[in-house]
Order: sequence, then structure tokens, then C-alpha cells
Amino acid sequence: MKIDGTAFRSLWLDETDRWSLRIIDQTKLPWAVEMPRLTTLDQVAHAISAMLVRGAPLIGATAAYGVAIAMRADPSDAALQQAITTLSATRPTAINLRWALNRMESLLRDHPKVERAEAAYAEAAAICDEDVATNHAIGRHGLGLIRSRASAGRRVNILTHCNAGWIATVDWGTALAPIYLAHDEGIDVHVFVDETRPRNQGASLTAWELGKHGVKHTVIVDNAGGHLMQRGEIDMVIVGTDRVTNAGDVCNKIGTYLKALAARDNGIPFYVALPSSTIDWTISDGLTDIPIEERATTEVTTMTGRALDGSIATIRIVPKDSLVVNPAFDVTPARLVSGLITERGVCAASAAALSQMFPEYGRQNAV
Ligand SMILES: CSC[C@@H](O)[C@@H](O)C(=O)COP(=O)(O)O
Repeated sequence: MKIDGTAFRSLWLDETDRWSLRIIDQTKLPWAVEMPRLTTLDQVAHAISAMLVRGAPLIGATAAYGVAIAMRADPSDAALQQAITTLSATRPTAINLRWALNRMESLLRDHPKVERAEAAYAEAAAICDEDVATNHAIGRHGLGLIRSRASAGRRVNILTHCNAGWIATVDWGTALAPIYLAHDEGIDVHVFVDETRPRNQGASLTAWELGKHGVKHTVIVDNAGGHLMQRGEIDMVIVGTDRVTNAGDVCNKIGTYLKALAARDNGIPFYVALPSSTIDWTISDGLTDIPIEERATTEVTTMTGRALDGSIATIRIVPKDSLVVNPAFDVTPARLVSGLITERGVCAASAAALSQMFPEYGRQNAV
């Protein structure tokens, strides 16, 4: 997608040094657009764990390039294992990380060492290209849902949580892909953007990228969604996800579950957009089987923003002695999900529907 008229992906190889990776540092948005260069495994691991890059598909794609960078430095079996172990430990919840690392490991394990670096870069590039095509397909399927609510030029109001836009993927996004396509074909679409405390991915990232693309949007505090739904101001909810179980339970940014409850109480459809790489076919119970990342309590006790003098400032908002806990994700049970928007189409959030949509994995689902 475009930043000030220039098309970007959220990560790419440096134009002059084709072995190093460029990313958009998302911890600096929306105040500055910085594009650091990553040249070592440790830099890539840090970029993921410190959330310079974030969003499930982008975490996977970045980790794939992390393996490639490690293989260029040392293509030995020990270095391959070290890269997989280091990158696996960066973030626990998004299954796309394990998916991408498994794919890299199984390709490289049996490859001659002299060819490993080149093969790894090619595979990482393939993962990125597939991600772009997959998200565009998600967009086309989700577009049908938006179109069906846009009768007679009526505005369609969509609520989203966190950031599942193009900067959470290689391009297009998941939840935002249908919105971009709807906007581009002239549908009057308007997005209510949950701020998404504690890191404010909605206020800082979703608002930024929607604004850069010219999509009408309004940022709301996380607690406003239920109220707007009761007043008939939301037509549908679309969110992304970090892991979906084989039975359709959805793990996403903390606060998603409350939006699903409010949507159900108000008869508003609640959709989840995802690439199939986000489905964990090995688990069925989201509440017991998905590891929920706990992040630093400073994300809750402080807030960062632009001060009135123009500087970027971090301030403390919680009393010094209060206990604080910071679970980063929650699980929305399948029964609250109206549909899963995948690259193959929209299906129910159920084991049967997922098996039918993805029969090659569904067979595992049945055993
Ligand atoms: C297309 S990304 C979907 C999810 O990864 C997104 O909704 C989300 O929760 C991101 O969490 P984050 O902690 O910012 O990586």
C-alpha cells in the first residue's frame, strides 16, 4: 500500500545490499516513518520481540528472513537450529511464527550447506509473495460481505480492533483488506477504530494506515464499542487473529472477546479475517491450548505520545505501588464468531466448516 504516494510493502530487501532486510519501525508510528536495516539474526529477533514489526503474518515473514540472514552468516546445522530456537522464542501467541519457521526448517534441513543461504532467501521471498496474494484474496471474499450491506449508497460502518492492516502483514492486511477494496471501488465505508490499549495499535497504526489510504475513520476508546452498537452505529465487526483453533476459536488482541460479546448481544455480525497459516490444526480448545503472551507491565503503567512541545514523551498513569498485569491476547469462542474470512472464502467458525474449506488439513482434523 502507499505511504504519501509511494508503494511499500512492510518489509523488503535493501535495494543496494540484497542480503539485508528493511522494515518499517512500527514503534515509531505515527510520529515518524523510519525504515531500519536488519543484518543479523539478533537484530531480527529483537525487531519481532520489541514489536518494531508485529501482526501475525508479518511476524512469520520477518522470521523467515531471520533464518535466511542467519544462513548467510553460517549455513551449518547448528546455526540453523540456533536461528529456529532464537526466533521461536520471540513471541508465543501468533502461530504464523511457528508456521514460517517450520517451513524454513523443513526446506533447509536436507539442503546442501553451500546452497542454504540462497534457498532460504528464495523461500522467505515466496512466503512474502504468497502472503500478499492470500491477503488480496481475503479482501475479495470480505468485500462481498461489505457490498451486501451497502445498498443504495448507504454508508457501511465497520468496527475493528488492534491493527490487522497492511503493516501487520506483508501487504493489504487481513481485516482491513476488504475495507481497502470496498473503499477503492467507491463504497462509502467508514471504520470505527478501537484505540487498543495498552499499546494503542488502533490509535497509532490502524488510524495511520487508513488515513494514508484516504479511508474515513474515527478512533474510539476501547470501551465505546458496545455503546455505539446499542445505538445502531455499527453494521459489522471485522478483526484479525493470531491463532485460530481447528474448531474455530479465535485468539486476538486483548479486548476482542468483549467486542464479540457486545456484537452478539446487539445482533451485529462479527467476522474474523485470516490466512490459513493462522490456523493451528493441532488444537481445538482456544481457552486451554493457546499460550497467551504476557507483556511488560510498563505497557499498562505508561503511555507514550507527542507532547504539546512536539517532543515524544512517555508518562506514567498508574500509581507506583499498584499491581498490574498485562495479558496481550484473549480468546473469542467460536460460538460468538459469525464467519471466518479466509483466502478460500467465508466459512463458519466450526471444525466441520474448516475441514471442508481446507480438506488437506481437515483430514488431520477428523483423526
Ligand atoms: C493481520 S494481523 C492479526 C493480529 O496479529 C492482530 O489483530 C493483532 O492482534 C496483533 O497483535 P500485536 O501484538 O500487535 O502483534
